[in-house]
Amino acid sequence: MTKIQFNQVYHIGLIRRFGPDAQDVSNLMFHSKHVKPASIFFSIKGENEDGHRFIEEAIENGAVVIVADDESQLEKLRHHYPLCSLLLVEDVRKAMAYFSKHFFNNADEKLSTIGVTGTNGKTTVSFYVRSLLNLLGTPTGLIGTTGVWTSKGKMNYKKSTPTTPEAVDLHRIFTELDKHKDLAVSMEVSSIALDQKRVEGITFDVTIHTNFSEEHLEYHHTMEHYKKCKLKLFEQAKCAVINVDDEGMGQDILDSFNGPTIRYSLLGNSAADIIGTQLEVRKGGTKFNLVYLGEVYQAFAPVHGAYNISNVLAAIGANLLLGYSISEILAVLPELQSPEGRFQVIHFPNHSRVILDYAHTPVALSRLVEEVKKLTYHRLIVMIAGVGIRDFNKIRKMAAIIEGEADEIVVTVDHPGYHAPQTIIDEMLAGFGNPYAENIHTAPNRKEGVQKSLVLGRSNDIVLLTGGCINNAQIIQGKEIPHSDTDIIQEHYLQSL
Ligand SMILES: CC(=O)N[C@H]1[C@@H](OP(=O)(O)OP(=O)(O)OC[C@H]2O[C@@H](n3ccc(=O)[nH]c3=O)[C@H](O)[C@@H]2O)O[C@H](CO)[C@@H](O)[C@@H]1O[C@H](C)C(=O)N[C@@H](C)C(=O)N[C@H](CCC(=O)O)C(=O)O
Ligand SMILES: Nc1ncnc2c1ncn2[C@@H]1O[C@H](COP(=O)(O)OP(=O)(O)OP(=O)(O)O)[C@@H](O)[C@H]1O
Repeated sequence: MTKIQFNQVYHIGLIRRFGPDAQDVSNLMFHSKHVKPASIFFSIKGENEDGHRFIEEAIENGAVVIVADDESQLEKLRHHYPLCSLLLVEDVRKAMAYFSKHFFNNADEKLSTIGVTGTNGKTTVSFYVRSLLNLLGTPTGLIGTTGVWTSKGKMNYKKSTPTTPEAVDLHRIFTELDKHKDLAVSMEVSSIALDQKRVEGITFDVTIHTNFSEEHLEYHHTMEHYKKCKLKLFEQAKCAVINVDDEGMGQDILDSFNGPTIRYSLLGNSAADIIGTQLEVRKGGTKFNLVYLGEVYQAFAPVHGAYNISNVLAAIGANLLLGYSISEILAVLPELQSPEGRFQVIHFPNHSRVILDYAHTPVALSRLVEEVKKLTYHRLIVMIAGVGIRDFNKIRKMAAIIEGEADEIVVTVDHPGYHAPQTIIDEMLAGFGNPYAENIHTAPNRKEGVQKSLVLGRSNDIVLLTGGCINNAQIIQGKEIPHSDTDIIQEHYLQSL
């Protein structure tokens, strides 16, 4: 239990208070049904509900502090609940972020914080940063789409959102990392999290930009809003690592950011501080030359695909800004760890391979296929999945990108949400010039899509399975149904013996 004196919690935007000026608090909650005795309840106006409707339920469940932005609701409640502190604030989400920081004793400031944003590559870059820092002797955790990790391994933690958790969870995780004696955290910061002020109040030691292209229009509606949200990260950063090859957002950051920067490029951009050149595919990874401060260094990273070398440069940039030298970094680079499902290659005894890759935007799919085609194989089988819970706008584009690029194409569905799977498949088929081509197959769900793709594969073929799972599940009718591509692959392999 922590005594909270409200006038000592800064930046919460307090306009008016009814009831006691301090309370003993055990928990911070934003869902009325999860409220326990001595909680603070934040009443958020969401897309479907207004948290103010649940204030009484929260109080009945034990909330002693209500944080809200609707004065009339608090006026109605003040006489019924005189022992409860009712706080009227300018912005509930902002107040929630600052209350979380205060309640968890500014745990974010005990860690070096590295925030990664961009349309593609957040998971990969944040993993690379964590891996390099751990190899260099700074125990580092991670928060992102693949879960919460300490420097030692994955934590059993159910996050409140797919990628960047709500402020309450975020600061709780920082405390956990501090308890594990981690000294840094590498985290993905999504545009939605920035818009919803989940990271408000955190000053990132290093921020990293990967790239910017179309995504999340179901939420942002316009590209301008999407970009504006992403740019907010650089307003709360000490240093920035910027991809100067990215036409989407690179220049916007350069124009607005005043702190120290490291600029990286794969295209030999003369404005870059680190340049990757002469990439050569080698067994188990990529050899390349790294140009830094006019010197050329030979480098090897155990990753595939030019865009992953761009991601490696981003992670190197962050480690340089955190004080490591280029020679220290290049010495450990061959041991770099990659996240699962990002150009993850599984080899089979008949020399066929399955590649799992989370590509779920048109840009990611196009770059991925370009890189896979640099490998040696007999036939290429590609599975693409239309995502039901994101904007439909990109589904046809994914089909147009893959047409003519593979020997067999399997069209399936990821996370149908509340849509009928066939609607998503029809949407995808509409993106092909010839949807009736003999090499285009359909499967009503991801499980059958994976099975069909594997059956189509023969010796020396590559089966490329794109898209994938959030929290190891498929989201169907609002429920998370467990799903694992690797289990299906394992089963297929055992049956083929
Ligand atoms: C689309 C979106 O913005 N969703 C977020 C939003 O939910 P919502 O607007 O649907 O909430 P709502 O159902 O209208 O309810 C409003 C409020 O009433 C409360 N409530 C509701 C019912 C009740 O009985 N009692 C109660 O107190 C809810 O807890 C909520 O605080 O507000 C919630 C509370 O803050 C968030 O947890 C929720 O994130 C959900 C879990 C989510 O899936 N978000 C996704 C879109 C997301 O954030 N994704 C990004 C990017 C992922 C990527 O990398 O691509 C991420 O960072 O994860
Ligand atoms: N720098 C990059 N440029 C273009 N595509 C990339 C880049 N990095 C990764 N990708 C592609 O995007 C896919 C998703 O990568 P990753 O999971 O790292 O991105 P993300 O930004 O975390 O996405 P999400 O937040 O939706 O999980 C990869 O599997 C790969 O196909």
